[in-house]
Amino acid sequence: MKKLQTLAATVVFSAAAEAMAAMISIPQYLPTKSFATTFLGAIFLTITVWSFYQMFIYPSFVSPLRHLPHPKGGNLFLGHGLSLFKRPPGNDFLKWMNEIPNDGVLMFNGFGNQPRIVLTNPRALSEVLVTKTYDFKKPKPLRTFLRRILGDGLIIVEGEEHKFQRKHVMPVFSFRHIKELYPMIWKKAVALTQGIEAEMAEKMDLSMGEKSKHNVVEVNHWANKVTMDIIGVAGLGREFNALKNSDDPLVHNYEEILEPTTEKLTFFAMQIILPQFIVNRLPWKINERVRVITSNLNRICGELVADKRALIKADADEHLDILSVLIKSNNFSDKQLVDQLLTFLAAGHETTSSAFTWVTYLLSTHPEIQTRLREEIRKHIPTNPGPDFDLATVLEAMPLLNGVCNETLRLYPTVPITIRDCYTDTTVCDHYIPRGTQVHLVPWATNRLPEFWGSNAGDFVPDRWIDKETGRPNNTGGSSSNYNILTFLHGPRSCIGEKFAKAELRCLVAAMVGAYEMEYADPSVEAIPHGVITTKPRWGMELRLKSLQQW
Ligand code: HEM
Repeated sequence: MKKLQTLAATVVFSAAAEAMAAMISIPQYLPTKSFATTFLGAIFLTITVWSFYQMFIYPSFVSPLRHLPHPKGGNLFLGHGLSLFKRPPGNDFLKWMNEIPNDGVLMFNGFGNQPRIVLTNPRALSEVLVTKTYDFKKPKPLRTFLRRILGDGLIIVEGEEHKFQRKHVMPVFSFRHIKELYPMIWKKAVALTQGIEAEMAEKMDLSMGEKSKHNVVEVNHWANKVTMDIIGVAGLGREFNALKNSDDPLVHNYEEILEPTTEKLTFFAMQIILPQFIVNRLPWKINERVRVITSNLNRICGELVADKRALIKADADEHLDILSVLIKSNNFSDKQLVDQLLTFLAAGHETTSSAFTWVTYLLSTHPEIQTRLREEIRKHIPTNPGPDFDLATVLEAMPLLNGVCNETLRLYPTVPITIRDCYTDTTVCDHYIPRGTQVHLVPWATNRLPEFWGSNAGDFVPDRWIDKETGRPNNTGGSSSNYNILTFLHGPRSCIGEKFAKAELRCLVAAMVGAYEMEYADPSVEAIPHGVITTKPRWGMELRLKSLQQW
């Protein structure tokens, strides 16, 4: 907004000066003697010249980024800006990274031909994500918009505030704490299989003879429910019962705001591209709906914080969930606690739900791997593991289970593209990068680059995550650098919930594959990743399931 005001003021002053100069020095050539008309003409001329300079002169002849390797072509006015919105997201970037020789930094023209950069190798990524992380921030329009939904939690804040929050939230995601959560997550994973079984039984009753489709289940919808239930207990110590179709208002509000309808996706994209004071004033029903939902979420989370404080005071709480740990640390005000809660509820369920959905897709389309995984699961985990069974240790050591989860996270990163704005003049891989440059990190492309992952980079090969000599899981997938996979990013702004998400994924996949044989229901429907910031399959994930005997 401030940038826009400064620009408008500059245009007005320049136009006034031009109009005055023209009226004094060349009055005979002006079509009018009126200052107002001359001034309006000067405004039009200034905007035209300025736009022409920005779109055609600056990118090609002035920008210090113009010498960087870049893709050819692009739209005359939009550059390669539309590449950001193509599906699957990140495919154009993959093509450029693959085909254009570079030493870590590529340039492309975004909307209005504005020069942007893409980071392509571990050195560039480590500079931006680790060494100079606080010089690069999430773009302001994105933060302003997300703040409405997430508050000033860990995802939104920058600089010192971020360092403070990260330090005090970190203990909640320690290895020890995650290990304690495994039995609860497993219980929810089993409840997921029971919920699906109940849906199939109900459809069988209703279909009365026409039984061919009773066992086709849309899995993404179930995945959202189970991950919401898990984050409910882990985040708040609260049973949402989403798997049992609860009427919890928090669940309903999140379901509504996160459901990616075309209207909502357009609205979200416009929030990021256009100035928000314009989008927020449009007579569009969705504006009001978003206002109502975000105010509901804030109110409900405020009540949850107050309830939890009362429970802790009365010593009637087990104090294991994220909110309890944060309250007890005494580092956060009530407003900050509400913001953290909004952040964890939103960041902590759709992401994992999408990853789990892609695992089911890849296993359905690779039946031989599904069968091998089932054998591994049945060999290592009893049908009903008792309280003494060390789920965390067993699940984390299962080679194929970990291979399948890691390989899915590589091929289908939930956040396929993320963006930073450069807040100071700096360098990346010794290239000068001026302040204001937009930097693209593209997990979708990095994770699939043949240079890092070999000629089968685009294939589903869980075995690359298994050490050939020891047969144990490895953490690199055979790739030479950690930075060759960007699903959770790296450094101080990496995903704080990575270990938690992986624990969830292991439990959900083990329970699901143990209970069902899965087949992709309609191969004529292409499974396309879809969404604005996080992605899930565009048409959901319909699978044909066959219930298996308990083992
Ligand atoms: C498969 C599951 C998940 C994936 C792929 C994922 C991915 C990511 C990515 C890429 C970022 C960085 C975004 C950016 O800065 O542009 C991020 C940040 C974050 N994630 Fe996750 N996430 C997952 C699950 C979770 C879970 C389960 C939680 C919490 C329970 C969580 C909480 C967060 C938070 C709080 C941040 C902000 C961290 C910071 O800036 O310090 N995520 N996640």
